[in-house]
Amino acid sequence: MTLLAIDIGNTRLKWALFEDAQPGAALLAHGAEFLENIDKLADTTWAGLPAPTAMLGCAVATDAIKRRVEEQVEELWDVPLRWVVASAQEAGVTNGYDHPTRLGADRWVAIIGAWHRALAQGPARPLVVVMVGTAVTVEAVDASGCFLGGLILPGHGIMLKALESGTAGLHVPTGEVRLFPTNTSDALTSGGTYAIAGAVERMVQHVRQHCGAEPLCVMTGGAGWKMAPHMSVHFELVEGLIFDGLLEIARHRAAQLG
Ligand SMILES: Nc1ncnc2c1ncn2[C@@H]1O[C@H](COP(=O)(O)OP(=O)(O)O)[C@@H](O)[C@H]1O
Ligand SMILES: CC(C)(COP(=O)(O)O)[C@@H](O)C(=O)NCCC(=O)O
Ligand SMILES: [K+]
Repeated sequence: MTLLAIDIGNTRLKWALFEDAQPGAALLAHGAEFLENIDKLADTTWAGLPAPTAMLGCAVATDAIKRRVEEQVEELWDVPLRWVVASAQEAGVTNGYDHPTRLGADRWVAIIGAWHRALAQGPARPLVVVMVGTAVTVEAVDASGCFLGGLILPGHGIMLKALESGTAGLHVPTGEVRLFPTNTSDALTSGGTYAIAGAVERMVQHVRQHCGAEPLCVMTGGAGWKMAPHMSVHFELVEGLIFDGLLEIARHRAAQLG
């Protein structure tokens, strides 16, 4: 059985077709589209795919965007597209959010993916899960698989836009990340990058103190590669963490059904 996994963020839709609905399944095809281009999927990239057996997604964009994706898949295949919503507990992870269902589905899925990735490496340990997309999220998970809470901060693009719109003198091209920036472009680019790196460093500190153990830090998201050279903590960069999480959820749900 094949699984089409879909991740709709605030900037891009990412999708991946797997040979099986199991972690570690072979990747048959994958792609990413900016949200303004998603209406073409049924006529272009997706038109060439074999009909998937199942579809599982997570979405944090507007309901209108979600609906447009549903229309695309309905046009091509007679298979229900199920959306993951954060819950109190799933696939071995418990959700410490005040209102568990209000946690972004992408954050929940990434946490589940990271938790199982860590378990596959050895004994359970605390985690810090970093997602660098439109926004940046930095999640804390303890060694029992309980999501303790997380930070949300603006991503690179939103930070720059906010500074541009709130000031008179910050309309400049993108710069380089520098330890001691000596022009406006570099100052802005470095400020954003170190704001994110600093937030991760603090969360690692919080988790280390709270859990009394060194957390594994896992980073993902479209702009993860931009952050990688500038991090102050040790981390693993995992491109498909959301897809890993969706595969874990698919496996656990299938097991529950018996
Ligand atoms: N080739 C690329 N295409 C799209 N976004 C990219 C690319 N390289 C880096 N980015 C950055 O990644 C961010 C989008 O990441 P993504 O994980 O798709 O976000 P989201 O899940 O919020 O839609 C953009 O804000 C941009 O800063
Ligand atoms: C924090 C987010 C905006 C991140 O979105 P992204 O950068 O992945 O597009 C998204 O997970 C979201 O809308 N969350 C709901 C609020 C919450 O998690 O508390
Ligand atoms: K995302």
